[in-house]
Amino acid sequence: MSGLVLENVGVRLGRKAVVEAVSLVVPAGTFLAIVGPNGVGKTSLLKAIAGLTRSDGVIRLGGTDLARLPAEARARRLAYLPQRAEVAWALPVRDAVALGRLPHGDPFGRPTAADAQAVARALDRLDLGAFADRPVTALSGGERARVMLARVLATETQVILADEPTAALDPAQQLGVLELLRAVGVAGGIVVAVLHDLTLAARFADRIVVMDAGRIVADGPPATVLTDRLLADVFRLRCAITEIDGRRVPVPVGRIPG
Ligand SMILES: Nc1ncnc2c1ncn2[C@@H]1O[C@H](COP(=O)(O)OP(=O)(O)OP(=O)(O)O)[C@@H](O)[C@H]1O
Repeated sequence: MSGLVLENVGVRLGRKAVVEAVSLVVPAGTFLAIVGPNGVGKTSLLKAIAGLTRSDGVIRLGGTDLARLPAEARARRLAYLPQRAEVAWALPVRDAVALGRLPHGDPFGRPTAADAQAVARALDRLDLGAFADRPVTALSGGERARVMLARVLATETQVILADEPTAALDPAQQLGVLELLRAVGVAGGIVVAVLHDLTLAARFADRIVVMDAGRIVADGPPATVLTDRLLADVFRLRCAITEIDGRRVPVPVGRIPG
């Protein structure tokens, strides 16, 4: 199958099992949001899929066991956007985005026409054209976050793994980035994004996986997964339900002690 398949994936950090027995089938054309309280293993799971942390179990993409792929081949298939991604030196924005093309690199490091096109497309999709020649270090936190996402898009992988891609963004930019990630799914890609904003997750994702204590406790379309009961039990939240674009969307209104 052309999708992403996880079978019994587990991650141990030190002595602690932070991800346990996670199995998932994510077909091509899916925007999947992983949600859950702090510290339940969301980042660890994403890093396991990206091959950045040692894990048990099997992870396949398009039938290929990712553990058997060399790092560059894997990087051409999956792009990972870490939490608080940064470029620490004063690279111009265009060059920072072009770093996303490294996995496609010609051995002599010469950018190809395809590289230039991919970079231009990514700059355009994140509305960064006006910043292209500015050093990344001279941008605001939210602007830099968009550059990091543009770098991931420029790689043009089938899979995008994004850890809190909207955390640093103003509300309008958050909507822009989520529309973009949804578009990646609609175009046949796979997006797996860790999101803390349940309202946005319910509004944009095709499917929501809820994690608690290292395990998946719910998985399905947002309206079926984010029930009052689950929001109370897992998130200790009371939510109002509103409807946006025909979707049932929770809005947190209070904490449930305990
Ligand atoms: N290097 C480490 N060694 C041991 N335990 C760790 C290490 N890094 C993280 N942990 C623990 O692993 C668990 C899972 O962490 P992880 O970052 O995957 O959670 P998360 O769900 O992404 O959290 P958040 O929502 O706060 O980003 C947490 O309990 C954390 O304290």
